[in-house]
Amino acid sequence: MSYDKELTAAKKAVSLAASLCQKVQKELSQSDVQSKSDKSPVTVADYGSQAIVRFVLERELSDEPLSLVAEEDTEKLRKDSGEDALQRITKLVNETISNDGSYITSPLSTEDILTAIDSGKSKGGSLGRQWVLDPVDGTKGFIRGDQYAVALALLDNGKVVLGVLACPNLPLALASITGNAPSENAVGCLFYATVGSGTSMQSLDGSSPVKVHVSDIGNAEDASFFESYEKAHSMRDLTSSIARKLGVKAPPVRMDSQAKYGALSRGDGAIYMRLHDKPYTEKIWDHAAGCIIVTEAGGLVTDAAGQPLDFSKGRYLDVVSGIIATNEKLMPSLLKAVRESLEEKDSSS
Ligand SMILES: Nc1ncnc2c1ncn2[C@@H]1O[C@H](COP(=O)(O)OS(=O)(=O)O)[C@@H](OP(=O)(O)O)[C@H]1O
Ligand SMILES: [Mg+2]
Ligand SMILES: [Mg+2]
Ligand SMILES: [Mg+2]
Repeated sequence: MSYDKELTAAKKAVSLAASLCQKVQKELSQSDVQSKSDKSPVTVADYGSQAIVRFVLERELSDEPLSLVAEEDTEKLRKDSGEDALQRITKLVNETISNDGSYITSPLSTEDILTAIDSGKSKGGSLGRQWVLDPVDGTKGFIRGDQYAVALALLDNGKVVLGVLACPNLPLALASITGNAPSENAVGCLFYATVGSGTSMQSLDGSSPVKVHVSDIGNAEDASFFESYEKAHSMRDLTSSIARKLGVKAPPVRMDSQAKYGALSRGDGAIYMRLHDKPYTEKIWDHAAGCIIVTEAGGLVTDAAGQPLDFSKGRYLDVVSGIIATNEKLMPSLLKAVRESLEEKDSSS
């Protein structure tokens, strides 16, 4: 099964969404940020990105039914207090489409934008094709001016078959990735993978892609590990105890969003740990794209008990104690260290 057409559509959708996000991040004002009912932040970029991804997928894949599982909904935007934000989102989406120039369309109305955002309500599951979108992953990082990602994946009968991840603030770093070597400060990466075809990375402004691979380090002493920037999203006492057991010498690299999966896929570090304290239900859009980008680059992504992630259960992931990712050589010792540290924690509480 080839997913060429879907990949072209997904790369286009995510690239346009990323350019909308970059524009917003540059000139972010307080009125661009709202708080959701779970107290987590959402910005006009999260909404605009979701609307534009839907718009591009519909245009590019007009002969396919589109089922979309996406993070944002329009509850806040439909209230009187959301009117200014809705106007701003509509303007941003129309400007982004018209600056790109690929699509001839009369300007989208506020109602078109609400409909596009609300199209992300699919329940997911194991039947047929489901697109999975995190329009801005790492919204807190986005607001802080740090790392964030636009993450889009495709499920086919419950399995992730395609993933595209834009990381607008991630350094291109691998100086060899473009024919014309980017300057050391150049940022903006687009990672993508389809099942069985490996993972590629190119610059967001359109260099030729290169294949990327996870680190082949087999000795954890030489490895470094990624974890969330936000303290509340992973248990740091546990990750540091695991790192100690493994003999990892380097300090943790803390980064927002699925940019961690992108960085892992090209071997910037060798391990990613995300371990939960309180019960926390992971969402499929926080991991689907990142997961295939790492596995197609030769890595493994599992829950803390070593089970592969199951994206076929609906909008949520049923994971035990958290998520870990690394290469094949390090996985057995990582799993052992995770198990021992979890047991020690349980026996001391
Ligand atoms: N308590 C808790 N535990 C674990 N994860 C949580 C928690 N709360 C939120 N989230 C989700 O984390 C997403 C951000 O990803 P990261 O943790 O990798 O980045 S960050 O360091 O927090 O910025 C973030 O995604 P976005 O909402 O898209 O930003 C959330 O879905
Ligand atoms: Mg997210
Ligand atoms: Mg998000
Ligand atoms: Mg969010």
